[in-house]
Amino acid sequence: CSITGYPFENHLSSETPYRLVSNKSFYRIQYDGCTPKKIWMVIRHGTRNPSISKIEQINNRLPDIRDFILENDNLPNGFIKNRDLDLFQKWEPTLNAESKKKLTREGREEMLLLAERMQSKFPELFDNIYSNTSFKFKYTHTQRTKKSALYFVTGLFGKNNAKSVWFPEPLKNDPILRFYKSCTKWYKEVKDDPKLKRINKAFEQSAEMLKTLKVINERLNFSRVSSNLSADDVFLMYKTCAYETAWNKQSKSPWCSPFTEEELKVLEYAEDLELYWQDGYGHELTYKQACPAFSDMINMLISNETYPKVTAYFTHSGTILKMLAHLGLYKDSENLTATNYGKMANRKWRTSFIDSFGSNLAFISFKCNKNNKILTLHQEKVVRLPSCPNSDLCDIKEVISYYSESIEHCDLTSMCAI
Ligand SMILES: O=C(O)[C@@H](COP(=O)(O)O)OP(=O)(O)O
Repeated sequence: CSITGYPFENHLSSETPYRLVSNKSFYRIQYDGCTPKKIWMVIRHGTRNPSISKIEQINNRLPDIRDFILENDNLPNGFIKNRDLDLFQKWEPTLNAESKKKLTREGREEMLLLAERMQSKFPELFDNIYSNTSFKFKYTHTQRTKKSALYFVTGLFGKNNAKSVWFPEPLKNDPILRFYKSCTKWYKEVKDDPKLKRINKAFEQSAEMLKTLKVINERLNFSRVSSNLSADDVFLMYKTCAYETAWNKQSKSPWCSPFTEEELKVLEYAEDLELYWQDGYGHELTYKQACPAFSDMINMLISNETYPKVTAYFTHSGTILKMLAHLGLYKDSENLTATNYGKMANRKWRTSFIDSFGSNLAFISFKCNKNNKILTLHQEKVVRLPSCPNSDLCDIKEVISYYSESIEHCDLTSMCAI
């Protein structure tokens, strides 16, 4: 996939807005001799606000950096133009603690449009009249997934009819939507393991990161003062560039201007690396534990019941990435490490593409004569499962056989016991 526009839009990692990676086609998806029967989807909520700790860092640190930039006699230069200085001049932090992680205007639009396009792609599945037998919706215990679900159903049924859609009470640790939340072993051995932090720290010490810090400090003329911008400062500027790009389609964030594509690629790699080891291929348990979600999908698609025709779950980055790795998608031949940045330049594991806000994974069952097949879409684009590398539609039997270990041995209690 390719993203047009400013080069920085290609490298915003998991804060990339969905508009930059989605398949905007409204064309119906059809295969000769085949009829779509059911769809099962997981959807990451739309663009949100940052966490409370990020909001605090933005509010406490960025005004000082902005002021330093504005007081700097050496600017404008080849990177920071007058236009960027004007934007810095006008820039103020806009968020308070209360707005943490809330779905934004962009996030609402992402969900409305995703629903409209999915309905056009599969009109046989997404009726525009709601019925609780045809549709099963569920979201996690958060404002951003709840609102995402509400805007998605508004895109399907219209504002008034959306009010009558039924949603179950969200569960704190939903065993399907956020299976990892109860996996003690995963927390101990992966998410909270100090090794994860050490990998991130090691990349901070890499030649590429040190060079990035050096050039940003030189470019902004910070190197002339004792308090250089730290790695945390530069990451904060990068994240703010990402969020503000996601929130505002029209205007450029001043926080993007200090970076060229070269530095953005390095910062993007830092996040890809972290998420690879936290939510991806780094540890077998991380993706093995996605089996409840995978089985839920298979069971829905192979069930003899005609309804529900649509299952849509609104969830998080952690679920999408673990599901992708469970399926064997976007798998590189080598692990991402703190020392192989250069070698991994053409990696498949790029969170800017695979884990944007609004990321979604859909499985559609088709009846083709007497055969049952599955089509897989990621970001509304066809992806081929490793079970059928040569065709879009994969026989359900092939899928079941390829992923038999996941289907037959999905015991989270023993998998996650310490
Ligand atoms: O909730 C968050 O802070 C992150 C991580 O969630 P988990 O992976 O821990 O569920 O997900 P996001 O909401 O950005 O999709």
